[in-house]
Amino acid sequence: MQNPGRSGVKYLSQEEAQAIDQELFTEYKFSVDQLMELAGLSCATAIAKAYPPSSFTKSPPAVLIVCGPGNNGGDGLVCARHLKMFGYEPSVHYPKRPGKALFEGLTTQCQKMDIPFLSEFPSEAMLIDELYGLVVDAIFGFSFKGAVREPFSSILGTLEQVTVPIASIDIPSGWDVEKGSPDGIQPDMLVSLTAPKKAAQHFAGRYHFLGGRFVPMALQQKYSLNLPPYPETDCILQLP
Ligand SMILES: NC(=O)C1=CN([C@@H]2O[C@H](COP(=O)(O)OP(=O)(O)OC[C@H]3O[C@@H](n4cnc5c(N)ncnc54)[C@H](O)[C@@H]3O)[C@@H](O)[C@H]2O)[C@@H](O)CC1
Ligand SMILES: [K+]
Repeated sequence: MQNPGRSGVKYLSQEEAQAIDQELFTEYKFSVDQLMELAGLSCATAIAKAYPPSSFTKSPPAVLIVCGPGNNGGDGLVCARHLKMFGYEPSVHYPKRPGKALFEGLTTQCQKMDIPFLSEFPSEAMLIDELYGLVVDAIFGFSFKGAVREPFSSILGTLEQVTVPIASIDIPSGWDVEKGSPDGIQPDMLVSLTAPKKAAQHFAGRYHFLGGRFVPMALQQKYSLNLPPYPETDCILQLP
């Protein structure tokens, strides 16, 4: 069933998001690292558009990226690497690391680019506000379910209090993927990958981007995604 958002684009249920994801891998034969690279690059590009280094009050433009245990966290690692290439100074907190070659590789790439990994998460929101001009939330994506478990519940509790902008990858972490969360973090930016999820209808921040320009037309049509056309060769587009 079609559920058009403000721009006519379809907002996906959790089940639809997971089905499209599976189809990309099983039917269309993409590999996870291919799509993760494009997803993470889209996020870094959207960030560079909305928060160019010149808009930061401090130089170098320091960004804190918090990565979760699944593929959303992997997008965060890719995003960190591209942000560094774009002239930002990213630091990563990655407390729960899956023991898989993909994530180990992405971690090593960041480390070899002198991106620091913080072993402790700053306990005070004030400290984050002092040290960073932006936080990237790459904790949970469309597979999140239930009550947030530690250490991420404490981390999200702190992020609820920061005053610097938060840019969320795919879903604001801690939000129900379909219903959102009025008491949760309130990001200033959301980068929806593939297509927005239903929770995005509750997003009240300034910047909503669509990224992940990799969905073949036949798959877009099968799920009636109704995606607006990306401009020229851009990998992102801003939604109203
Ligand atoms: N299909 C797509 O379009 C693509 C999706 N990608 C990314 O992949 C994400 C989905 O990745 P995954 O399916 O790996 O899942 P997520 O990254 O959404 O999270 C799953 C992880 O979170 C944990 N978790 C779930 N609920 C929790 C809770 N209540 N408390 C604590 N931990 C919890 C799970 O144990 C699992 O380790 C998307 O949101 C997107 O960011 C991209 O990497 C590539 C392309
Ligand atoms: K997220």
